[in-house]
Amino acid sequence: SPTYPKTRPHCSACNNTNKMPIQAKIGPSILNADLANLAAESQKLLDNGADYLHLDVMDGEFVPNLTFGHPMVKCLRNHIKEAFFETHMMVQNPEQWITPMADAGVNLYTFHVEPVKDVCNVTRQIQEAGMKVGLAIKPGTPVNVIEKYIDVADLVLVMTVEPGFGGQSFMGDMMPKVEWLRTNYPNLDIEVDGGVGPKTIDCCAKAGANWIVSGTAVVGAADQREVISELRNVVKGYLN
Ligand SMILES: O=C(CO)[C@H](O)[C@H](O)COP(=O)(O)O
Ligand SMILES: [Fe+2]
Repeated sequence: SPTYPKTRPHCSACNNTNKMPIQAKIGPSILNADLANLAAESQKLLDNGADYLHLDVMDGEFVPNLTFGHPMVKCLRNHIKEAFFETHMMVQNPEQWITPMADAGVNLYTFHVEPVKDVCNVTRQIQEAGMKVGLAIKPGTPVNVIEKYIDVADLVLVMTVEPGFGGQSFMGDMMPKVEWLRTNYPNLDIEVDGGVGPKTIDCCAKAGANWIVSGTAVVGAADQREVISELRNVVKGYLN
C-alpha cells in the first residue's frame, strides 16, 4: 500500500511547519435519515462515533432534488453544540448561502465548482466568514478543473455518485481522481461521497481518501457504531 508523509508541508500563509498529519474521519450523511427527527438521528450518529456530520443541502436547481437550508442547520446547531458540521452545497449559487450558513454554525462549507465563475472569490468569502473551504466535483468533472484552487482549499470532495440522491451505487471509476489527488497532494484532506460503505471503503481508502461520507450504509445499519468503526479502521490501515 502507498505510504503518505505524516506531516503537512511548509505552509507559507501561516508559517507553520507542524500541522497535524492527515486523519481518518467518518461523516455520516443524514440525507436518508428521518429528517423530521434530525436532531435525535444526528445525536445518535455522533454517540456512535461519527467524527462529523455531512449535511446535504440541495436547491432543486443544481440537482433535481430539495432537502433543507440554513434555517434547518441553525436549528440543528441549537440542539448539537459541539459537533463539526460540513454542509455539502449542491446549489447553483453557493455565494448566496455563505453568510447564513456561517451564522448557522457551519464549520466546513463544501461547494460544487461547476456552476461558479469565480471560485477564488467564493473561497475567500467562505474564509472571511470563518469557515473552512471544501471544493466538490461531480463525476463528469475532471480533477484538473480544481487543480489551480487546491492551495486555497481545506478539502476536496470527489463525488462517487451523481449528486442529488442518497442510496445510489458507488462509481469505482472515480478512484483515479482520488489517486491523482493523493499522489500530488499527500497532505490534502480528500473526501468521497456517494455509495460508500463497508463494501466499497477499501477501494476509497486504497486510492487515498481520508474523509469518508456514508449515508445509507451507516444510517440504516443495525449497529451504526460497528459500521463507523469499520470504515475508520480501513482508512487508518492505509494511512499508517
Ligand atoms: O451528496 C449526496 C448525494 O448527492 C449524499 O451525501 C450521498 O449520496 C450519501 O448517501 P449514500 O451513502 O446513501 O450514497
Ligand atoms: Fe453529500
